[in-house]
Amino acid sequence: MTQSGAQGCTLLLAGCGKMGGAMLDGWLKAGIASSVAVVEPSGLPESLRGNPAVVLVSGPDALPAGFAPDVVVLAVKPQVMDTVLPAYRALVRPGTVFLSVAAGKTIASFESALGESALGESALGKSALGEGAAIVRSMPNTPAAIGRGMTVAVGNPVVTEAQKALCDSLLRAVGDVAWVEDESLLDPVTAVSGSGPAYVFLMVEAMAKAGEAAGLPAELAMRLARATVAGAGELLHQSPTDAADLRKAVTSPNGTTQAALDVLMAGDGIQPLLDRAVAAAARRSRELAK
Ligand SMILES: NC(=O)C1=CN([C@@H]2O[C@H](COP(=O)(O)OP(=O)(O)OC[C@H]3O[C@@H](n4cnc5c(N)ncnc54)[C@H](OP(=O)(O)O)[C@@H]3O)[C@@H](O)[C@H]2O)C=CC1
Ligand SMILES: O=C(O)[C@@H]1CCC=N1
Repeated sequence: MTQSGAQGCTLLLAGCGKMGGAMLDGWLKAGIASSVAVVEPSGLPESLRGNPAVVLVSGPDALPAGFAPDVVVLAVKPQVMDTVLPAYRALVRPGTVFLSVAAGKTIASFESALGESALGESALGKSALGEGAAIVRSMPNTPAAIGRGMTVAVGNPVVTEAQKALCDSLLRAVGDVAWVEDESLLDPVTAVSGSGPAYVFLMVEAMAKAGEAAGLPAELAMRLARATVAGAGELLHQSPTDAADLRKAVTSPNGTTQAALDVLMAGDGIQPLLDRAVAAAARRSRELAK
């Protein structure tokens, strides 16, 4: 690995499904990793076959000779993580950081499965002595596939500044990144940005159905709903104006938007529904820890 960020780093990806595959797509597009080994029972996705930077391996014990990953990305389902991890213990060494994207799985559970650190204080010292695994728990989202992800991350004390910078460069290559100190925030983070794209896609489905009910042909209704959410998202992305003001800019006094918002915002509006949805997702994230 070069000293500046992730350019040229070696990666081992465990689980190349929807999230692992999306991030790897993003990393390859960004040219961020020079060499990637993938453990994926279903094989490499079509898009990665024949890519000279990517090799499919049957497990962490079958890496190409001399392949020592800078980063092991753990992107299997939370439900199988505990059975998958023991095979990765052999990769715990000072030069390797484990980057989990799994919902709910706590740093403590990774420390326990990969080998707990004996010392409690100096992160740099522990890593240098090779005691304990360097672990970053993160929660990305699938827009990472197009470089527009949002990831929140937290590291354990074994993670060195260089490893944090490496993970930051990887995550930043596929979108925005926020680091937090308090790991418990990862549950509500998962509920807002990890799962959030699904809420927006549901909104598109519902808008399209409502358009159909109002008389539009199905194909046109979906095209309008999709383009509207994508365009509004891009406007949010590019404009410094906050969401409430962007909404007000669409809303002419006594116009059509006002008529619709009077329905959507009647009483407490959609807020209680979203409160309940986000709380349910955060609760599920905490359950997945067990
Ligand atoms: N999807 C999303 O939007 C997000 C997901 N995540 C997290 O990402 C992780 C993966 O989720 P997602 O991508 O949706 O799920 P997927 O099922 O799409 O991906 C998981 C992949 O892991 C594979 N797998 C199973 N066992 C192993 C193993 N022993 N070694 C290596 N790979 C294995 C699965 O293969 P097979 O199907 O053959 O079993 C599957 O392809 C989860 O922990 C989830 O919480 C985080 C943020 C967002
Ligand atoms: O639904 C899930 O559990 C995963 C985590 C966040 C998004 N997808």
